[in-house]
Formats: sequence, structure tokens, C-alpha cells
Amino acid sequence: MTRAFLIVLDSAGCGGAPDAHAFFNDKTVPDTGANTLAHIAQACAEGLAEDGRSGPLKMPNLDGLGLGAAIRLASGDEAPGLDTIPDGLWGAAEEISKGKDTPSGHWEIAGVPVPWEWGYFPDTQPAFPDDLTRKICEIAGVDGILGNKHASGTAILDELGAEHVRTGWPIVYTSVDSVIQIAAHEETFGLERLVNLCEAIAPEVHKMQVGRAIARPFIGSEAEGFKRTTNRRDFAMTPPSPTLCDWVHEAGRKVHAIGKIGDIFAHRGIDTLKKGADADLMEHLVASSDSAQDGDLVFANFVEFDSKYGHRRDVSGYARALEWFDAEIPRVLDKMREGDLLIFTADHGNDPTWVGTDHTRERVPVIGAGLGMREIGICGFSDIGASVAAHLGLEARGAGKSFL
Ligand SMILES: O=P(O)(O)O[C@H]1O[C@H](CO)[C@@H](O)[C@H]1O
Ligand SMILES: [Mn+2]
Ligand SMILES: [Mn+2]
Repeated sequence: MTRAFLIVLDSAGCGGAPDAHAFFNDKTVPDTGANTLAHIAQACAEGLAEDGRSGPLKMPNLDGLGLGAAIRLASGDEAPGLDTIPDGLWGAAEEISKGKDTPSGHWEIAGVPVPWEWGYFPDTQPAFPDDLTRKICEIAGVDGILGNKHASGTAILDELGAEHVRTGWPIVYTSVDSVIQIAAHEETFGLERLVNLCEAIAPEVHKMQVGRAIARPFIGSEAEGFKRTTNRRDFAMTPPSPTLCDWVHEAGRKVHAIGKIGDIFAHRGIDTLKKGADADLMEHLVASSDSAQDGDLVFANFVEFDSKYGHRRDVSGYARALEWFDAEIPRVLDKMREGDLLIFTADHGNDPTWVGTDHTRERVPVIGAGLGMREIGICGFSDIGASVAAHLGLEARGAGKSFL
């Protein structure tokens, strides 16, 4: 038996989604043409991403496996600097779930496309129905909420952080995704109180087909500014049917979740869980490549590409994060054993050169190490889960077909 490592670079899409025209940013601008990785590479080559880094995008390790080739295959767009002839497994995947959000992407990668329409809150003010607002107030023991609209999670702290500290009212907001997010100060409001509030309100929003209630704790002051911490917690709906995590777990193997994976799968089929900032997650990933046993799945999500740089439309920051990730990856590759499979992919796009602050509908790269050179072409998200299952010698019970 052998091990499988499935590593999601959150939001690192590569353009070319045939249904991108049906998804929007800034309410009216379709995602047609959005391409997270290609546009970052182009901006770098043009000298437009020089903050804390310089020149063309440098990702020799993932590009050597086939990243640049995957971008060109998915979209036809150029990705300057990523032009090595691949020697890994490479291709791109396309999503059928109707949401361009994190749970939709991950569940489908794990073999289970989302069969329902998610519930969304309208882009009006107030965004939340009064009875939901009342419940939040009751549970939190407060007289009102702040926000109650669509917002960017960092901008709304600048706008309402001080008022929150003064009044004790939680900041409640949403986005084009199927989410309710509650931001509160870790010290003045209390981290545990915030997490309990989100856990208690989650079943209420799940009844509305809203996928997640997310706790967004922050620290700081009006004078020094407010900053989110890594203590974010997502309370997600349960996937509609057993996923890759369950298939592996039920076969008596171990699923080692790194980062948001536990929350995304509502902790179904997860055996061990490690969390932290992306730099910590890399250490956990390296450690897991020593400790994972034959037949185990290591499933990691690196979220900062998305949360720190994609949503913030920070091209230099995104490029820096990609270059850091690529430079770290040999630490994992060096520990691969004969017969191990390692796949890098993404759950959606979040083009930092695009308008708005929301995800972009894109195909995603599928880059593999451990099975030699192989072009897989364009596959479905769920084929990734099926392939991991096949590699581990398990029956795939989901929608996909193995490309191995
Ligand atoms: O602006 P922030 O709070 O980072 O919000 C982002 O994070 C949410 C959950 O991933 C998404 O729906 C997106 O809107
Ligand atoms: Mn995501
Ligand atoms: Mn996101």
C-alpha cells in the first residue's frame, strides 16, 4: 500500500471555466476571462508585482511538475515564467457544482458535487431577516448587531471595529458566497463566546441552505488598527453523501486533515487535525510526510492565498505566497516514498487582478508527483477524489472516474 497527499492551494485557479459567464463580481461583471495564476504570472512579468518580491513569477518546483502547462491547457492564457516541460502528472479540472465557494469545491474534489442550490443573503441592507438577527441577539445577549450587509471582512473591521468594542454588538456580514460571518474582538467580546455564538446560529442558517456560519475573531484597537487572528472557525453543513474522507476513514485508514479541511467536511471522516497559519501548516505537512502510514490520506488546505491575498486583490502578496509555497515544497517531495501519490489542486479561483473582492469561477490545476510523467487533460473535480481512492486501492463511491 501507499499513501496519498491531496493539497489544495485555496483559490489558485487557472482560468478557462466554460460557465464563468454565469458567475459575477461586483454584482454585474461576469467572471469570463478571470485567471488567477496566469494573471499573477503576467503581472509579475510586467513588473507590476514588486512589493516584497521582484520579477517574473518563480515557481520552479510546481512548474517542473506541470503547472504552466496546466494553465495553458485550461485557458489558453500565457503564464510567463512558468514554461518548463512537465515531468509530473498534469492537467486541469472543471467544477459542476453551482457555487464557486470553498465547500462546493472541496466536496466535489472529494467526489461529491453539491446537488442543491445554496441559500444566499440578498445584497441589501439589512441583509439578514429580522428573525435571524433577533436569534443572534438572544444567543449573544446583546441588543443589536453591526454590519448586517455584504462586506469584505477586513474593510468591515476598519469601519466597525471601534463601534463593536464600544457597544459589544457583534459585526455580522455576508458575501456572494453562501455564508454568514460574525466578527468579534477576542478579548472584549471573547473568543469562546464568539465561537459558541456561531455554533449555535449555524443550524438556523443551515435550514436556509446557507452553507456556513463563520467565526471571525480579531484583536487590536482603534489606535493601532484591528487584525483578524487564525482562530477562525467554520460551522459548515454536512456534505450530502459520504466523501473521500469517509471512504478512507471507513476502510480503517487514517485521514490527516491539515488546515480548514476538518471544518469544511463538518469533521466527517477526519482522524487527525492540525491547524494554524500557512507557515505552521507547511510544518504539519512536512511532519505528516514522515508520520502518515501506508494507506493513509493527508488532506491539506492552504487558505492564505485566498483569505490574505485573493479577496484583498493583492497581486504582489499572492505572488509572494506562491513563491514561498513553491520553495517549501521540496521539503515534502524529498520525503515521498516509492508509490506515494501527491496531488496539488485548488477549489476555485480568486483572481487578484479582477474587479470586486469575491471568488472567480475558474478551472483549477491538477498537478501530481509520484507517478511519473502523465498528461490527464481536462477532468472533473470529482475525478480527483476518484483517483486518490483508486490509488489507495479503495472503491470510489462518488461521481468521479479515476484518471490514473
Ligand atoms: O472578506 P472575508 O471575510 O475574508 O470573506 C471571505 O471569506 C468567506 C469565507 O471563505 C467568503 O465568503 C469570502 O467572502
Ligand atoms: Mn476556498
Ligand atoms: Mn474565499
